[in-house]
Amino acid sequence: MEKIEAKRRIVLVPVPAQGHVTPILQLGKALNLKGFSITVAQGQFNQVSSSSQGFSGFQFITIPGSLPESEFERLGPIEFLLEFNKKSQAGFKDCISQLLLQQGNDIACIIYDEFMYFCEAAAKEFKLPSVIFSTTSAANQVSRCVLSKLNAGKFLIDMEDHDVQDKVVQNLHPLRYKDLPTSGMGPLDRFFELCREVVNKRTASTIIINTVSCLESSSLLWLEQELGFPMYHIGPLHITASPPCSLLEEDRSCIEWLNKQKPRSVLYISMGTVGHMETKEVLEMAWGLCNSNQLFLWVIRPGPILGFNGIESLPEEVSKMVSERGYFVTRAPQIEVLAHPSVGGFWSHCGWNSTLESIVEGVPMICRPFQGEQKLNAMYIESVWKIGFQMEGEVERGEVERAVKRLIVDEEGVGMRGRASGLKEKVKASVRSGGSSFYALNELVKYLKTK
Ligand SMILES: O=c1ccn([C@@H]2O[C@H](COP(=O)(O)OP(=O)(O)O[C@H]3O[C@H](CO)[C@@H](O)[C@H](O)[C@H]3O)[C@@H](O)[C@H]2O)c(=O)[nH]1
Repeated sequence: MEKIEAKRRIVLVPVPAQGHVTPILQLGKALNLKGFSITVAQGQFNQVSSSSQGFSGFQFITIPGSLPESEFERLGPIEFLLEFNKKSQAGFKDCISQLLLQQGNDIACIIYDEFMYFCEAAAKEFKLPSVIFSTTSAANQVSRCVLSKLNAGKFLIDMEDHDVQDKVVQNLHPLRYKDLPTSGMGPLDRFFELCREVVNKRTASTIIINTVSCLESSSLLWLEQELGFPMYHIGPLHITASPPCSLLEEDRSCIEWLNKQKPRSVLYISMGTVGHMETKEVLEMAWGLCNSNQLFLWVIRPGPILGFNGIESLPEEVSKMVSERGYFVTRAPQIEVLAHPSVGGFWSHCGWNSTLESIVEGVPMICRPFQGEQKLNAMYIESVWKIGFQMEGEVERGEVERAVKRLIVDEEGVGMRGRASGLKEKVKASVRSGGSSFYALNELVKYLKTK
């Protein structure tokens, strides 16, 4: 462990959602291993506590006045985030003022998730350095910069023209207008407003991003030119520092099931932690999977968000048929599953964490994005890295059967797996001594020590 004279404290502020909490805590762990003390200021739900394995030395505090989970369900993600920022500002200032008293003013920096921009008011008031942390790809940052300059009404009209949809955004090859992550985000004017808030860096001095330069060098270059300062691309954080921080209990029985299967014979299916699927789609998937005759491990989260109440609500004939070839869990230890030799492919919604986790294990993908930047990630998987393909349109059993065979059985899948293995080696090299992410993390530590 690298020593610094006094353990200076870093305050981390995550978005209260698994896909955001996981990487910011991994960042916390990486900085803790470099000698910093960590305080995590959280909203009222999806909280991690110091009793969680791997975080015993961390301090966890709750931001008073932030919105409860029921408001997420009521408002939807965009309005929730806009409102969360308004409601949390005063409570966060109180937290920081108390921390400064407790810590004898020894706070090196506030590092906040890019969506938690309310933190800037406290940083400014108490003259503390602040740094933004991005849990998504550099290509998504680029897209947001583009969207923040557009007018929502005009964009909608322009996008009715197919030529505009297919047009490459100026100087931003391969990004086309239709790749800009706008789908499933609710009314566009409100989403564009959120983009403008997120793109506005206020007094933050730099950005840390959970990506790797070998995956997205041109987007990173473009961003650094646009922002006028270098960024710290230190990903994938789950290999740099990977404490378990699942907000839900994982079902490890699936590993025993995987142990009994042949190498690369199983398709792992998981739609992340916020995806939305209708019962009809789940049924078509189930039929298609059975007809493909391939094995699968399927994460099905029960609950109203899915609009589907778990495997018990499948008709008996279907559930009997799928249980012969498949294994179901409500939560898998995903990183371990992807690393398992029996796993031959990943059917994913293409959240950025899942995308990185799959690349690191060299697992090719069937992409079924739901919303926002997942579509952009899927475009990179299919067209830039060529390690998977998208399943577009309605989910239909014939299409599902073809897609599964294409990935697990056909020569085309073998090619994708080969390219995924190549990418895996490059990405893993980036976090080893001499690699780009290894270097960036050390530079970040040096930078934070000067604060
Ligand atoms: O059974 C499961 C299911 C998920 N996970 C983990 O949960 C995380 C899921 O993250 P991600 O793949 O990014 O999906 P979301 O939770 O949907 O992520 C949200 O946050 C991401 C990062 O900002 C965005 O890229 C997504 O679009 C957004 O939906 C990953 O680390 C998975 O390993 C498990 O461990 N077990």
